[in-house]
Amino acid sequence: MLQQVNDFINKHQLLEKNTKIIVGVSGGPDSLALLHFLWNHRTIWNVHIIAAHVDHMFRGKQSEEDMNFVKKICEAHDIPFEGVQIDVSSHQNSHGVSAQVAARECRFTYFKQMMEKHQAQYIALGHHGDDQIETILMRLVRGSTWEGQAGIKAKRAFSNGYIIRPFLAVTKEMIEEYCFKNNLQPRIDPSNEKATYTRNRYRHTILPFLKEENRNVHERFQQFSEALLEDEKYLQELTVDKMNTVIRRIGVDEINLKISSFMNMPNPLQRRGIQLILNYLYGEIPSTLSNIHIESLLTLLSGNRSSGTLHFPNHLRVERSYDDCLFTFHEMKNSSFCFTIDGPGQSILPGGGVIITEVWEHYPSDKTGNNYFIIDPDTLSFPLKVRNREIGDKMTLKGMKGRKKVKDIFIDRKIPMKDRDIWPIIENGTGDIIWLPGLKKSTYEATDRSKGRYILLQHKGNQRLGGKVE
Ligand SMILES: Nc1ncnc2c1ncn2[C@@H]1O[C@H](COP(=O)(O)OP(=O)(O)OP(=O)(O)O)[C@@H](O)[C@H]1O
Repeated sequence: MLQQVNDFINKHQLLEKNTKIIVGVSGGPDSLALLHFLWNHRTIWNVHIIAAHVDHMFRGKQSEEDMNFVKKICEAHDIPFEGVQIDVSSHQNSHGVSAQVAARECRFTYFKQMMEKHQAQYIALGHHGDDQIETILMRLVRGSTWEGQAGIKAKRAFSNGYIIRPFLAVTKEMIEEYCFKNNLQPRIDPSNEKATYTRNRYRHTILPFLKEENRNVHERFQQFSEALLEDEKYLQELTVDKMNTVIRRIGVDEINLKISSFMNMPNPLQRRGIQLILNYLYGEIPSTLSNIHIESLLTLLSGNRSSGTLHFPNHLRVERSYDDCLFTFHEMKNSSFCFTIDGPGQSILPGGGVIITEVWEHYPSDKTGNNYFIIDPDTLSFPLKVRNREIGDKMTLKGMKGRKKVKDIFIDRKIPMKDRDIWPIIENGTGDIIWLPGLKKSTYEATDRSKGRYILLQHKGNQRLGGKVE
């Protein structure tokens, strides 16, 4: 294993001599082995190693013990240690993301802080070849960008340096053997054992099959990933050249696109071109940006309508006017909005969320919670109005007597001011508020479950697919 990792580090120029590396150590086998490996090579490469651990506070005492475990190992070997406890659950609640995404976001913020604090060039993570296989397969199945389908990158820019993953060259089995040989006794995260997460389903069903076909299948996937990234890099270069002829940058937060010239570009470059604009404007693409946004944008650009506006996450607006398409973060003079839902389909919301409208032939009994609203078409019909708040808005809440002020609901749920102005409010034809997506339902939701037809509204706000992301 040592040879494979060394070769991989050299081939990808993962490390430079005389640098500092923060190692993300969870206390599990992969990162503990990585810490051990890098620590033992520190004099050869002349690098400084600092171990960093994040206690996500998911498992109370147990996760605190993980932190103490890593700390003790570091103390025993004189390895500089940094640790932090972060209340990930409250980050999850305030950002409306899955627990895993919240944990990752908190972890990466901390890694960034540590890199800045120590002026480190690298953060090393313990992802390995099996993680790579799972990631690529999951992204193929779920759908992802071309670059996303290349899986986990061995080296990518991050903060003031790079994220590096030297263990992509080896398998989990090799790491376990390494731990055993070096008498490392990692802590095992019980959630890794549950086959409930998508990744674990791949791990337990598909991986054994692939490994039986080819025990070095991880090398094939790694090669595939590298080839794809190489092709992608070339296509990206072509895209940049072409895009420079069809866009005009107006400051750092606005870009204008000449639609007819853009539509003359080959399809593979068009998609990448859109991605390029979004990367440029966002810096980091928000997790709430989905394929639906990209598809809607392509429809706006290729359609016959000479004007139209789309609202993307984090207040990015896309406005078509004849042959020009403006991407801008500048505030609209009047930030109010109002549009209708006339039937099944998807409506993009200001702020980047989506309302999906579907017709069901039976009562969708598993669609519970405030992100769903079920309509009995006999009592409530299209069009529905989607608008932002107005002074004095009130609604009759499901299961409660009297009417409640929308303003008080926002306050109770600690919705930030900036979000209140763009929070969607769904109204029926007679001007009653029927639903505050993600927050509250009114008494207008269908109660009779015996009908043969229902309309289901689904709100996808700041949500994102779960599963391990690197
Ligand atoms: N709580 C944490 N603190 C510091 N680094 C972490 C933490 N969790 C994960 N990492 C880093 O991210 C890598 C990937 O995380 P993930 O949870 O996917 O790991 P894993 O496959 O369970 O690995 P490990 O065996 O190291 O726990 C880890 O190998 C480690 O380098």
